[in-house]
Order: sequence, then structure tokens, then C-alpha cells
Amino acid sequence: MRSPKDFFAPLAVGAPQPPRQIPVRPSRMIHFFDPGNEKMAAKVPDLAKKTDVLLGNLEDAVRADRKEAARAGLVSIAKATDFGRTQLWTRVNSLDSPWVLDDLITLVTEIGDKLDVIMVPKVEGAQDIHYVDRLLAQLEARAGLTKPLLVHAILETASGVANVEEIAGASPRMQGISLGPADLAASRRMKTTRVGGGHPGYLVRTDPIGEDLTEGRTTYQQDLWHYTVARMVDACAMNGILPYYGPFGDIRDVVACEDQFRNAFLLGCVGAWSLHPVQIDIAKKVFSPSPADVAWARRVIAEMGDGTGAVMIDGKMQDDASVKQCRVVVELADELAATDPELAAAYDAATKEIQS
Ligand SMILES: CC(C)(COP(=O)(O)OP(=O)(O)OC[C@H]1O[C@@H](n2cnc3c(N)ncnc32)[C@H](O)[C@@H]1OP(=O)(O)O)[C@@H](O)C(=O)NCCC(=O)NCCSC(=O)C[C@H](O)C(=O)O
Ligand SMILES: [Mg+2]
Repeated sequence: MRSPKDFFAPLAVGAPQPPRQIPVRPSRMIHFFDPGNEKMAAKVPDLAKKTDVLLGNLEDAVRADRKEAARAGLVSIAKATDFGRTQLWTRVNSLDSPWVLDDLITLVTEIGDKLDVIMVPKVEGAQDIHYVDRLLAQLEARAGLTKPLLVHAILETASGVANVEEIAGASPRMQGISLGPADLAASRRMKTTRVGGGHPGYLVRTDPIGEDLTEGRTTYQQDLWHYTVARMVDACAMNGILPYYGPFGDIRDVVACEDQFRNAFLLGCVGAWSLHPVQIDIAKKVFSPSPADVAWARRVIAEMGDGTGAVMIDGKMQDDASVKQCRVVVELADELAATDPELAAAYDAATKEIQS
């Protein structure tokens, strides 16, 4: 661990200054595509017009014999595409794989100026981030980059979860953390074979009425990921970085996908992964505060004046703490509205309606 005094110093001579704050840019969906898949690659220019983040995936879901093609594909796509305001991220192969070194060397050297964030899978502890941090500094210096690359960790091992606080604070490059429920389930020896989402067997049941143990007992399905997401959110908030829900593998089940994304949004996540084009609009909808919530939050802030004291609005008590809650919603809404005129208009219309 670096001394606190050196925390923001570059790790290699000539490397750019690490960031003091993580840039705030919309990242409601991190859209995964395989850069070696011609059909997906052809869709990138159009997807760039409707996604916050496009991620060229080099790790799991790319066959071992297609790793080099995916890496080369990402280099070509990055060079040829105007991404506009959309961020370009990549997920490199895991640190114990034979591909990751070439992933990092090639991508930073060839397209380091186009990439915003490097997603690192299967992070076990701060040592993994330190390794990537130093290597990126060396490569950035060699490539003459002026903007530091940011790092995003996937929380998908039992030891990663145990060490999530130290991972979140391991480097000033840390941009955020995503839940990786499939690898995490395997690492923990959980008995679900689903990629994210709930499980009908994970439930609580109401007590029996009388002697009959079967009649009239309601069951409620529980969220398998609640503990991990909540812990990840705290670790990220504590370190000024951003938490994300990861993948929802049942592409067909757009309803449960929306539920899982919304749970994450309500708990504090800023976005989720989209694995298929159909999940892009779900994430966009869920991770943008609703116009009604924004209008309400603006009203509370306005009626609370300097933000202190207590007032009743529509029968509900508001005080200093609820104003802070409302500011979270309004600040996010303002950030999103700044680049989305449709959303801005919807927020303004709802605010006018609540005022009239
Ligand atoms: C899941 C898929 C394999 C489904 O693909 P496909 O069977 O081709 O679906 P469709 O026929 O419905 O596709 C319609 C068209 O859309 C294109 N398409 C599909 N997905 C994408 C995409 N992600 N980006 C761009 N374009 C896409 C198809 O090519 C079709 O095109 P056309 O024929 O011209 O109309 C596929 O969606 C897929 O591979 N998705 C990404 C999977 C992925 O990245 N997985 C890794 C992330 S999850 C993970 O790693 C687990 C995590 O780490 C953990 O541990 O939890
Ligand atoms: Mg994984």
C-alpha cells in the first residue's frame, strides 16, 4: 500500500497524473459486445448513439480460440468509430490467464487514447489492482498518454467480497465495481446455475395456521444478491467510486431483468450490464430517476428553504436528512438531463405539473 502522501503520485515516470475524482458521466448501461463477432461489431456505430458505455469484451463469453481476434477487433473498432459522448470500456482477460498481458500492452499502446475504463475480472484483493495500476502507468508513459485510464473491478470471488473495501480504495484510478453473480456463485459454491436474478427456491414462508403445515402459507422469494450489492454499494460510496449491478442472463425475461436492475438502482447502483440490445432500454429506464420522483424531490428541496428544520408536505415529514435524499435524486436527474433533452423535458413537465 502506498503512503497516503504518495497516493495521487503517478506510478511511473512520464505517466499522467492519477485522477483526484472520478468523472461523473452517465453510465446507466455498460453494453457488452464481442469485438471479434462481425455481426456485433457492425452494430457498434448505431449502439454508440444510444448507450452510455460500450464495452468490448475480451474475457468470458469469448472462446479461447477467438481471443486474439477479439483483441484485434477492438483495436480496429476503436480506431474507426466516433463514439461521441459514449464511453468506450474494455473487459480484459483475468490476471491469471495467458492473454491479459497482451490485452493490456496492445490496448493501451494502440487505443489508450480512445479507452476510458479497463474492467478487471475476478479481482481477489487490493494486490490485483496494484498490479494493474503499476502496469498501466508504465504503458501510459511509454505510449505518451496524457489522460489516465480508469480501472473497474468485478466482484465475483468470495475473497473479492471479503476484501471489497480495500479493493474500492486500492488506487485513485478505481472508477467503480460491478457484481459478477455467475462467477461469484461458483466461487461461493452457491447452488444456482442462473446468471444473476432470483431463484424460486430461495424464499421465506409464513408460519402455519394451526396444525396444518401446508395450507394457507404464503412464500416470498428473496433476493440472492442483496447482501453483496449492499456491501459493494457501501464500499464504493465510502471511496467515492461507482457501484453497478452486473449481468442478467435470462435475455428473454425482460420483466425480471427490470426488477433486478431496479432493486440495484434503489440500493444505490448507478447502472448495470446489458448483454443484448433488448436490455439497453431497460437499463436506461430503470437507472434514470422517474419524472414523478424528480418532481417530488425538487418540491421538497424548494419547500425546505435552507434545508434545515422540519415541514409537512402532503402528510409526510421532511427534514434535513430527507432533503439530502432528494438532492441525490435531483443531482442524478440534472446530470442525465444535461445530455438527454427528452429526459430534461420530461423532468420539467412533471415538475410544472406538481407545482400547479
Ligand atoms: C446472448 C447472446 C449470445 C445472444 O445472441 P443471439 O443468439 O445472436 O441473439 P439474437 O438472435 O436475439 O440477436 C439479435 C441480433 O442482435 C445482435 N446482438 C446480440 N447481442 C448483441 C450484443 N451484445 N451487442 C450487439 N449486437 C448483439 C445479434 O448479432 C443479432 O444480429 P443480427 O443477426 O444482425 O440481427 C448475445 O447477445 C451475446 O453474446 N451477448 C453478450 C454476452 C456476453 O458478453 N457475456 C459476458 C458478460 S456476462 C459474464 O461474463 C458473467 C459475469 O462475469 C459473471 O461472472 O457474472
Ligand atoms: Mg465473470
